[in-house]
Order: sequence, then structure tokens, then C-alpha cells
Amino acid sequence: MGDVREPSAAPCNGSRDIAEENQESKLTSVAGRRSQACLSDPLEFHDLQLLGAEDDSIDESSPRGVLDKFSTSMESAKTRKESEKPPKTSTSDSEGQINPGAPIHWRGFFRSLKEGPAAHLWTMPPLKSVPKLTRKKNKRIRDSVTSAFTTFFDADLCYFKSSWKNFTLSELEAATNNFSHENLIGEGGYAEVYKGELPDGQLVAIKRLTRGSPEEMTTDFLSELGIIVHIDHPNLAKLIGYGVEGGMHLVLQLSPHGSLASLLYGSKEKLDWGIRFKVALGTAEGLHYLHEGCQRRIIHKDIKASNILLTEDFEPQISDFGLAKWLPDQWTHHTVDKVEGTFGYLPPEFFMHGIVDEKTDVYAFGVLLLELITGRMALDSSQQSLVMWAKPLIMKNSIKELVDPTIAGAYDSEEMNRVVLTASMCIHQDPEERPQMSQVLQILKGDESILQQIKLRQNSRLQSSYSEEPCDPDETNPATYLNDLHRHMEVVLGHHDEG
Ligand SMILES: Nc1ncnc2c1ncn2[C@@H]1O[C@H](COP(=O)(O)OP(=O)(O)OP(=O)(O)O)[C@@H](O)[C@H]1O
Repeated sequence: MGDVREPSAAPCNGSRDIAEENQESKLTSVAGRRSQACLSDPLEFHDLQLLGAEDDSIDESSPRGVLDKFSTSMESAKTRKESEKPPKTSTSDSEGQINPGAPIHWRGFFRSLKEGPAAHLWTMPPLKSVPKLTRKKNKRIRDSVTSAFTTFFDADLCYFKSSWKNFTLSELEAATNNFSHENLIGEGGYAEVYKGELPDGQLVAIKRLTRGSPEEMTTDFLSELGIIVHIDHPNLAKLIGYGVEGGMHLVLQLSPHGSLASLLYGSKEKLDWGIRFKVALGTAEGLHYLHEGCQRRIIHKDIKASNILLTEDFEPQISDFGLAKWLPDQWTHHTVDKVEGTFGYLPPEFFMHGIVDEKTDVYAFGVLLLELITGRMALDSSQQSLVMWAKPLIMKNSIKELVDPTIAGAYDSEEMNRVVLTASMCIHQDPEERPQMSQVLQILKGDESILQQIKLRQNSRLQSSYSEEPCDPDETNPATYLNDLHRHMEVVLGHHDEG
């Protein structure tokens, strides 16, 4: 694991709406992922110089790793024998163990990007030779390295890619009034986001990668593109196009209300409970799709209030796929040796062992729910964690103390109970105990059968926990935790009054 940089007030730490002082703190590797390095034309003057450089950190579970391996494997596919295929990884893999691909292939890839979507169709392997993945076929197909890349190049992808527009620099400049400060609507650890208007009147958000070394920018850009190309869901941000002249740009649909962070913390008008609940449900739907609904398991890795954008009618859309990872089916989890993400949203197993899987996002989603309930930031101005503040109140079932004073008395208490219960389960220290997103959805929607199931499961664990010596009087005591969870169940199921 890399060192963890202390949170800093530097503008490149944590994304924010310009109108708002978001105090999130990004974790970065010591390599200086967020170092200031604004390039006038990274692709032109490297094109990519860096791609010819040695790189031993390719990550197979990232789009970049997949692309590199695709290129390599396409060359050697003809000679590859069955016995030479990599063994199945039954538990995990780490970034350091991934065999690097041949960087030279990236040049062609970038040339294709510059040429635009039409070029991709030519540079891709003929579709006839690429089996289209279905969930049933995946198991077998994914055992082969070569075929792992077919997900990136399948027919759907071609369709989506060809629907993306390749913007020239002058088109982007015209849309944003030359990237003027007045058009700047957001700023993150990697990028500046500008509001833009296309000639047909469509409003867009243009994300311009500005920070990090050229290599980091390239990785971030490709990671985000490589993930976005695979996803299509109403609760995920929509890409309209991209631009690789004069820098790396993603052109996204504009979210007229900005991010959840800007609405919760940067606006005088307080969000009413109805919108908060809608955001909780929609974000859960989006995450459920990423984890279980698309062709590959996608772990977002940076779920937080500033990465939840809101449409005109306050439908949430998960954005910013710069840190997202693909997880092969046969891996239980992925292990990283550098820490990336945002303070306040990362689960203990990530800090301690670098473990990344769906439960990483589930934990962060739990923190997001706490923000919706309490109106408090994941980390406050004195770096106090919301989880630490909220857990004792959850344990006491003090919903009234938990709830944002601005919505006191103005919420549906059944919904509130369900959201508090879900949050408490999602932030469980033990990832095994956290629910999957499919279960989260069921709980949030008030499906009593799942609540009864969980209750029965908790009961049996409660009994076995009581027979064990309590090791710690605080939250790590499983008996205490489960007992409190049990009380939440009672409240949610309507068998008990709120405390
Ligand atoms: N499509 C959009 N519509 C409106 N505002 C947006 C849009 N995309 C991004 N923003 C604003 O810009 C901010 C930064 O964007 P984003 O999180 O994508 O950048 P980043 O540099 O990748 O951030 P991070 O530090 O989280 O990695 C967001 O928090 C949001 O306020």
C-alpha cells in the first residue's frame, strides 16, 4: 500500500462545485497523482511519448490493462495454446502482479480516438470473429485472456462508440467561450468541468483533464472512457462525446442541479426528504447495475456526494469513473497497493489490506446515506468522520438526533427508518456483513421478506456472538452491533417504537 497523503485544502483535492467549498479529501498514491501539471496539448506533444515508456503497472482489471492485454493477445492469439492460458485466479490479484502489455499499441489506439468513432469500427477486430458476450457465455469466455477484451469491442460497444462525437478543440472552445472562468462549474482532483452549449443548443458539461502527470491523465482518461463505454443506465452519467485535441476532454450531458454535494452543502435551500429518498434509491439502482447488471462487474471506487449528479427532475446519476475497476467473475476481490479514493468514504479493509470489491462501494454508499439523513459531510471541517459521529446514535436508535435539523418533522418515518437501517448495514466493519446492492434496493423499497430474512440471519449470528467473549466494548463488539441492528429491524418492521 502506498502512503496516504494527509488531507489538504489544495484545490485539486476532492471534486467540488465551484460555488461550494467541498472539504472532501482525496487519497492519492505517493507518486503524486494530483500534482499540478497542466499541459496545453498532452496528446500532441507526447502522442503519447509516455506510451513508449516502460510501464510495469498495468492493471488487468482496469480498461487500460484490458486494452493493453487485448493488443498483446491479438498478436499472440494465433500461437497461443490452450495450456498456455493464464490460470484462473480463484481469490484475488494485485496490480503489481499483472503482466504489462506492449505500450506501443497505445499509439494506434490514440490515433483511432483522434480519427473519431468511425475509425474505431475499422481498427477493431471484425465483429464476426468476436463472440458477443452474454452473461451465460461469460464464464467460459472470460477464462481466456484474449476473449476478456471482447467485452470492450463487442457490437454494443461499437454502437455506443459510434454514437459518440469526436469534438475538435475549436468546437469545445466555441461551446465554452474559450474555457472561460464564468463557464467553470466544477473542479475535481483530476479535472476542471465547464458548462458548454453546442451549436444545436444542447447544454453540456465538458470535463477537461488538467492535473497529474501526462501518464496519469492518460490513464484516467482511458479508464473513464473504457468504463463509460460499457454502461447504459438512467442513474449513470451519459457521455455525448470526447475530444483529444489540446488536452483530454469528456463531453457529458449537463446536470442542471450540479452535484448532490452542492445541493446538500452549497445551497441555502435545503433538500427535502422526498428528493433525498429519490437520490438514495436512484443511486442504489445505478450501483446495482454497475455491480450486477452490466457485462462485467464494475466497482466505482469513488462513490461520494460530489460524484452524484442530478438531472432536471432530481434523478441521481453516478459520475466520475476515473477510479473505477473491472472485476473478473472468478475473482473474489482485487487488491491494490496504492490508496485512491476519498477520505470518509473508504472501508476499513481497504485501508488495512487494499481490498477492493463490491463491498467497497456498499460502504461508501452507506456513508452517502448518512449524508442524506444527517445533512453532514462525510468528513467535517475538522476532519471528523460522519461514520464515527453517527454510529453511537444509530446504536441508540436516536433517529431524531441523527436527522438533519432542516428536515426535522418533515419526513416519512418509514422511509427514514429503512434508510437508517440500510446505512447501518452498509457501514458494517465486516464487509461480509454488508448487504449486496440488490439487497439494499429491496430494503430501501420496503420488501418485508428481505427484512425478515436478514433478521433471521442476524438472530442466529447474535446467538453465536453472545457465546463468544466480547473483545471490545465499542462498535467492533459483534453482539452489541447485531443487537442494535436487530432493534432497527424491529423498528422498520413496525414492531417497536422509535427510540
Ligand atoms: N455532467 C455534469 N454536469 C454538471 N456538473 C458536473 C458534471 N460533471 C461534473 N460536474 C461538476 O464538476 C465536479 C467535478 O467533476 P468530477 O468529479 O467528474 O471531476 P474529477 O476531477 O474526476 O473529480 P474527483 O476529484 O472526484 O476525481 C463535480 O463534483 C460536479 O460538481
